[in-house]
This record gives sequence, C-alpha cells and structure tokens, in this order.
Amino acid sequence: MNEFELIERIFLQLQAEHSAAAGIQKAIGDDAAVMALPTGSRLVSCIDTLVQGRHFSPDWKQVDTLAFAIGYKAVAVNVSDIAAMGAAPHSILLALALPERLANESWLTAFAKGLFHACQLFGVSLIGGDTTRNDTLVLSISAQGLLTSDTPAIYRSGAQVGDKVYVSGTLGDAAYALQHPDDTSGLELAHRLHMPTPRVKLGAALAQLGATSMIDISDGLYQDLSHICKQSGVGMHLYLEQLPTSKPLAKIDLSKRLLYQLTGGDDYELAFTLPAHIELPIDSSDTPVHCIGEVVAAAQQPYPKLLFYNQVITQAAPAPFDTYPNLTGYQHFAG
Ligand SMILES: Nc1ncnc2c1ncn2[C@@H]1O[C@H](COP(=O)(O)OP(=O)(O)OP(=O)(O)O)[C@@H](O)[C@H]1O
Ligand SMILES: Cc1ncc(C[n+]2csc(CCOP(=O)(O)O)c2C)c(N)n1
Ligand SMILES: [Mg+2]
Repeated sequence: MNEFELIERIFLQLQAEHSAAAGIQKAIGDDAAVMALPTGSRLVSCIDTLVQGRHFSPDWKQVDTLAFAIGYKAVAVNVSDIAAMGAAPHSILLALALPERLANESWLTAFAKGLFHACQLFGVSLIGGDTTRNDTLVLSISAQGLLTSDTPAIYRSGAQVGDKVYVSGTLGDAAYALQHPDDTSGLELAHRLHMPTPRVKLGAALAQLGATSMIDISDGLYQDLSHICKQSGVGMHLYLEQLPTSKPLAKIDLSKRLLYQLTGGDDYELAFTLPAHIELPIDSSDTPVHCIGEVVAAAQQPYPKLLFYNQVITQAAPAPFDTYPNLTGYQHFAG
C-alpha cells in the first residue's frame, strides 16, 4: 500500500466513525465535495496554514510526539476564525504536504485522530483534501461556516465610540508555554499552546447579541485589537489591570506577564466590542468573558492606548514597564 492509499484508508475509516454535518451530499472520494445549504444561509470561508518550524517545533521528535495535537490545532485555528465572524462551523478541507518519514500508519493515525477529535468537538466534517510530498510538514485547512439569514456577520470594522471591549478566556498562556516548555507553569499551560479551544458557542451567541466587532487573537491582543481600531476608524483604552490571567501566569513578574498577554499570540480567544447598554448574559456560554477596555474616538492613530489603574502608559511614564514596550505581535515578515 502506498502513502496515498494509506491516507485514504485511515481518513475514510475515521470519517465513517463520525457523524457528518447536515447537507453534505458528497464528501471524500470524488473530484470535489458537494453541499446543500439551508435556504437563505450565507457561507463563511477561511484558510490557515501550519508550517513545521514556524507554527510548531521543527524537531522531528516533537512532531512525532505532537502528531495528535498538530491534527487538532490545524482544525481549531480555522474554526476559531469562523467563530470570530459569528458563524457556525460546518466543514473543512485538508491540504497535506507530507514528509516521507511521517507517511506511516502510526504517525498518520495519531494525526488523523487529533483532527477528527477536533472535528467532533467543534461540529465540522472533513469533506476532502489534497496530499503532496514535501521535505517538512505543511498543512493547510480551509473551513466553511454558515450564518443563518437573520444572523449578521461580525466584522472588524463595526466598533463604535462608547462600546466596551471584551475578551474571552485568559491571555498569554500559550506564549508562556512556548517560551518555557520545561518549567512547572509552562508544563501546566502546554495544552493552551498545543490544543487551544476555539470559542464556537460564544462567537455565535455574540452575533445574536449584537456585538459590533470581533476578531480571534492569533498574533497577540494588541496587534489584533489594532486591526479592529484601524478598520473601524476608532481608538481604544485598554485597562491592563483587567486582563484575564490564568493561575500559573499570575505567578510571574507583572511586566513580563503583561507582555505575553499583549503580544504573545496563539491565544485563540475572541476579542470583541459591545454597545455599553448591552449586558453580557452570565450564561450566554460556558466561556468566561472579561471587560478590558472601551472604544474611544481615534486620536492621531487608530491604536489602543494602554492604561494601568487609570494612569496612561507613555514613553515618559512607562510603569508598570521599565521602558515603553514594543507592542508588535507575531509577524511572519518582521523587519
Ligand atoms: N495569500 C492571500 N491571498 C488572499 N487573501 C489573503 C492572503 N493572505 C491573507 N489574506 C486575507 O487577509 C486577511 C487577513 O489575513 P490573516 O491571515 O492575517 O488573518 P487573521 O485572521 O488576522 O490571522 P490568522 O491567519 O492567524 O487567522 C484575511 O481576509 C485573509 O483572507
Ligand atoms: C515553533 C513555534 N514558533 C513560534 C510560534 C508562535 N506563532 C507562530 S505563528 C503565530 C501567529 C499565528 O499564525 P498565523 O498568523 O500564520 O495564523 C504564532 C503566535 C509557535 N506557535 N511555534
Ligand atoms: Mg483570525
């Protein structure tokens, strides 16, 4: 059996064990997949690539150990983008550029199990893909979601002056785990890096509730909120003492911790804005949400301004930082 037959067998077998999303008329096995969409619904599409050495460790031993998590995370980061639009995830396509050393039953089965585990958790079906050979592992997943006719998509461009700024979950955990793979806190937080939780129910609930803008945090809170500021033509005040912090991260030095939270990335939490008169229903989802700031008129630049206990953080008065920090988040082509 060659690699392609092996992949087809493993994927078809695992797929048969999982229930398919509604409306899928043809999935794996033909030239393309066919889906029937509910009348009036809108299709929401995105794609994200994970590259060995850039999105996960270049080390082959790690790639072996993390096979399940890599399969899971490739689905999770795409589902997170669908959730950030307020849509319900529906289906995915998988493009796999596979090194020969991973084209064996053991690695492929662990990878596929992680991928199907995420599919099951987040309600998506694998409807097709493409396999090629490459020296390193590269995987692209494109995801489709659905918005019912009466649900607005939530864009980055809708934030209004006076809105409050919120974020789900806790921040900075994944970045800390990436930098400290071997210390106690890093080990406690490793799941936040390798197996992030896309906030599917929360995203859809916020579209119903009237969120004005939303983004998922992949590159770091500050950089990702800057996208909302720029596209909405607004500024923000961010209250750093209100950033939600996990127990392990609360133990580290404050200024270091804040930098992980503002610039670390890999959080896959939702950041969003809501008009001040809209209360967050406590039980809108099982995901904790914290208010971290408010939307203000853009000053000179449409970027968030940082405050710490009502003091604006500036070059001249950078406390709690020693010097004003570089707030750039993750960038593939930085300097
Ligand atoms: N190669 C490309 N061709 C066409 N559009 C692109 C390309 N790369 C990015 N885009 C578009 O640019 C926008 C921002 O892309 P980006 O990848 O930064 O998304 P993101 O959600 O901010 O980050 P993430 O990839 O971590 O989810 C998206 O609308 C995306 O579809
Ligand atoms: C080995 C290793 N090095 C660095 C990182 C951090 N990282 C890589 S890409 C990215 C942003 C999201 O990617 P994209 O913008 O492509 O969606 C982040 C925060 C990691 N996870 N693993
Ligand atoms: Mg995104």
